[in-house]
Amino acid sequence: MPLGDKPGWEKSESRYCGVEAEFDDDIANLLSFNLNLGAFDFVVAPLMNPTYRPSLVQANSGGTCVLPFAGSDLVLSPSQWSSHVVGKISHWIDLDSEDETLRMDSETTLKQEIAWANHLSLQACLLPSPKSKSCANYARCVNQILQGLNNIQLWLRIPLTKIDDASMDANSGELVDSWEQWNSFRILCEHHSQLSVALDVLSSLPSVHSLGRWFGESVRAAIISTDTFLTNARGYPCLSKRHQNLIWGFFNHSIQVVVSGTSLRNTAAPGSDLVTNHSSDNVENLQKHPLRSYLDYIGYLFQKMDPLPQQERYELGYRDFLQSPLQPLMDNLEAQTYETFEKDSMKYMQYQRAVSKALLDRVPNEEANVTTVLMVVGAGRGPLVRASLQAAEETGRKIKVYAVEKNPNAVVTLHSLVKLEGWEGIVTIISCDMRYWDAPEKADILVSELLGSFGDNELSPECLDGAQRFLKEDGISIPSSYTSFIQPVTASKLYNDVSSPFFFLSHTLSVFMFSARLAPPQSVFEFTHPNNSTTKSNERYKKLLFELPDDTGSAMVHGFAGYFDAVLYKDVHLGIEPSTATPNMFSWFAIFFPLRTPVCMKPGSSLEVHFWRCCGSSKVWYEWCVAAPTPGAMHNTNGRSYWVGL
Ligand SMILES: C[S@@+](CC[C@H](N)C(=O)[O-])C[C@H]1O[C@@H](n2cnc3c(N)ncnc32)[C@H](O)[C@@H]1O
Repeated sequence: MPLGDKPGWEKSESRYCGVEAEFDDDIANLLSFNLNLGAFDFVVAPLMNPTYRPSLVQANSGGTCVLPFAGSDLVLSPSQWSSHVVGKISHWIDLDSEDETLRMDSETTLKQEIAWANHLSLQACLLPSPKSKSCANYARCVNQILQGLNNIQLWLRIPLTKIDDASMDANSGELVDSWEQWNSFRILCEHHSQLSVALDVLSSLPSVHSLGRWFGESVRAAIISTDTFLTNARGYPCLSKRHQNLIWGFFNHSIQVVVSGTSLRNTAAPGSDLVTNHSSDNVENLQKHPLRSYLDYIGYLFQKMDPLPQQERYELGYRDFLQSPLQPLMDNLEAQTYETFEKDSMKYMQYQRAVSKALLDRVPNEEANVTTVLMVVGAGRGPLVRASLQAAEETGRKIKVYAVEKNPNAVVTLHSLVKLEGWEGIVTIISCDMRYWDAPEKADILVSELLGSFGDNELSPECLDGAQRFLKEDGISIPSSYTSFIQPVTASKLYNDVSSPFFFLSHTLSVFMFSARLAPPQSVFEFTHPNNSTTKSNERYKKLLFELPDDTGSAMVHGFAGYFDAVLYKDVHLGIEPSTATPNMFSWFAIFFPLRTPVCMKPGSSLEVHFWRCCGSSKVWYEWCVAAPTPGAMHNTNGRSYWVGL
């Protein structure tokens, strides 16, 4: 039973909770016990007897025949196997052991078990953690298996250890950051999309920054040991605040929770903690599964999560989709796109506030009957015209509006709006590209919204430079400036899913559900309007240095998330840069600048990044590269993958 359908949560957003079980040769009973009595959604269970060793079987049989190593596939229905069982690969396997027999047995067993899981159409198998820092043979073997696998996912079990007291490698005696172990393994497996992580959550947690790295990784499950739980005043299991936040993070990232271990408390029904064996005789004596109170607590945490705010509910439909960025200058936007913009009331409220302030500054009370010429350039279907008229009404100022729009289809709507809203005599519609319009008079205020996720990437600078001819010398531009920002991110799930990073280059990443932000954003390019600089060049170049917080450990950078912040007028701003983002605004998602080859950053190293804004006669584009810690290729040379047409 899913953890609960809550008002505010989409049905697809329900979360599932599994339980880790020991080997039982009666898997039908094991499943019924955990699903029916325990109310868990799935079981992570060994598929083979843990005492099985291929070498022993061969020795005992004279090396001629291989005895059955697992039960029959008929004991469960195909849908039970695929929906309710995750295969747990024998924990004893050690493919990098010095002991050759163990190593060979391990390889045979791993291949047999996964072939069996494949035969059963299981959705996933849990691979045991690598036994030592060096795991090349294990990875080689898994990589071989991955090449011939159907749809099954392989979850590599990785302990969520602190770096400072990270597990000591048994062979080398070195400290192992478990993220590095995962990183080596997935690199050896060529970032295969069917290889992901199952995190073992322990009672002590790494730092927030170190934990944050995992949210950019392809983590499918979080295994929470009963040892991790505390006991509340009433004797029930509960988790520390940090663990609670972590579980909410997992829920938010669609990571399934698995409870593991034995009941450590006297919280179940009388007699239940004596239960180590769940044969049907005992079932009758029990009212509760020994881990039921742990599941109830996980369900309670799910229920306690705040319902999604309206903005996030809207964003759900766009999570981790890659979309081509708009080309509003070169192309004509469609009605549906305008409609989406127009629902974003927060954006227009900010514009209305900015226009009100500008009108009050420009026209003192004693001159309130003087008419201000306001031009909305790139008027679309009119929302900024409406916001400007409302600002005039609110401030008691008189305005005359020109609505300039180059999309002939949107102009049709503008004309009908004039009639519908009674704007005749106040609003003049101009069907023209602002760069070429011969205006009959100059504007006091120029209002525009030509901003992309990265601020200038929809060519606002080029359009407004063209429109500046008809702005009075002392005229006001709303926005008055905008700045782009980038920050390095781990986005491994997306990187894996969209196997070609070249695909990234021409696409915007919607919502960053599966990314981890590794360092605070830094500003890249700024544009100011009116543009009074003497050079008037819109080309830009910026070198940036990012440092990872000390307690992060190593991390993989897959690219850069890009944002903008715009000053509309004085203190009224609009933007998506996370630390100052305008709340409840959904017109823009972050843009993603990928790296063809991800860069691994070691603790203490810094990331040197170079960004260029390049302008040609018919297009504008960005180029970028990483120069340190290791120099990488130049991206998007001459705008070959992503450019915006003038
Ligand atoms: C991002 S939309 C904003 C539309 C509307 N102002 C709103 O907020 O919903 C930008 C609009 O500017 C128009 N546009 C872009 N460049 C233009 C140009 N050079 N001249 C006139 N209109 C332009 C586009 O056709 C589009 O309708």
